[in-house]
Amino acid sequence: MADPLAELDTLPDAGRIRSRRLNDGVATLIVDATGLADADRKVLEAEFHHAASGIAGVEEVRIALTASQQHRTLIAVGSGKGGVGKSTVAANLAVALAKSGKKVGLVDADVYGPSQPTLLGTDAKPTADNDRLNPVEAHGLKFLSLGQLVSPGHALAWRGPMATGALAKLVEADWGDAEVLVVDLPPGTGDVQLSLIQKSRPDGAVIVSTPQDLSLIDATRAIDLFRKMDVPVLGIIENMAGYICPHCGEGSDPFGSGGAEAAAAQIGVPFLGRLPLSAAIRSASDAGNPPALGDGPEAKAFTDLAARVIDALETVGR
Ligand SMILES: Nc1ncnc2c1ncn2[C@@H]1O[C@H](COP(=O)(O)OP(=O)(O)OP(=O)(O)O)[C@@H](O)[C@H]1O
Repeated sequence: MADPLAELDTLPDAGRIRSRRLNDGVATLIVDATGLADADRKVLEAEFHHAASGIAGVEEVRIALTASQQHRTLIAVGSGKGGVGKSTVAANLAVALAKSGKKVGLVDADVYGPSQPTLLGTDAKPTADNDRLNPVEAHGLKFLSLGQLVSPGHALAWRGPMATGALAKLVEADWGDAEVLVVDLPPGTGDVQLSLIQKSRPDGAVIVSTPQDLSLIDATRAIDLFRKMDVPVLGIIENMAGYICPHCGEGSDPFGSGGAEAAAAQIGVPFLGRLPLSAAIRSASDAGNPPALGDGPEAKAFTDLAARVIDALETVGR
């Protein structure tokens, strides 16, 4: 006898049916919802429910949605101290990874100064389903920031469990089909960083430093923290390395040069590259236009960094 549920094969999402059965008027469907965000899973379920209910002989519909576990690579971006350009690097690394074809999410976990809404130029607020946050979309990536959860300019004086709880909510949000999650950590090596690393187990860490000794000493502390927690350090990025005067074109090194590369060799971690101190990077970032989006030399610098980060992830086997 023909299977009455074969009618379902004409649905646009028929390829997701893993099994179907009709017994005593009860239609039971197993449907693969891999890669779908919560809202899309609901749409899929409703589509099958509606179609199956209309089939002669079906009195009740039971649908089980399954999803194969998707591995999401988590890259933590840290620094030993504030103001070295960690958030700028995290935002543009995420944009460059998205430009290279990856599906990317960005978590702004910087409790002390969540700046990603400014860097990405949007003050959109995330929605939530059953207390699970839905990331906001900007410049080809999804992102969530602690800055979206408090009113603008409100200093976050969160400490300990409160900060950790809020950060967990961001990491455990509905990231849908994102393959890579870039996490912009707070600067330093305190308890918030420690518990976030413990909870989210990054696949690798990128450390941002400026070239001068003081910044590098702090960067070394951040590297020690990741190593102690068994998180592979993918490498150091030297930011604000070298300045080309936009008027006369002469190069200078206000913070020194080559310090991070030498330190990386000494500590035994890869050197991922350097970004110049550039008025173009600062002004585009302040205006909410990530410089990695363009096609100038700044964008190229971020594209190269993203490629080296991917290579480093492969080297550490993640
Ligand atoms: N390569 C660069 N050239 C010019 N300006 C830069 C560069 N990198 C960052 N900046 C600027 O430096 C300032 C600090 O950058 P950013 O907020 O990314 O630092 P941070 O390390 O994340 O600081 P914190 O963790 O304290 O928030 C910003 O105004 C940013 O635009």
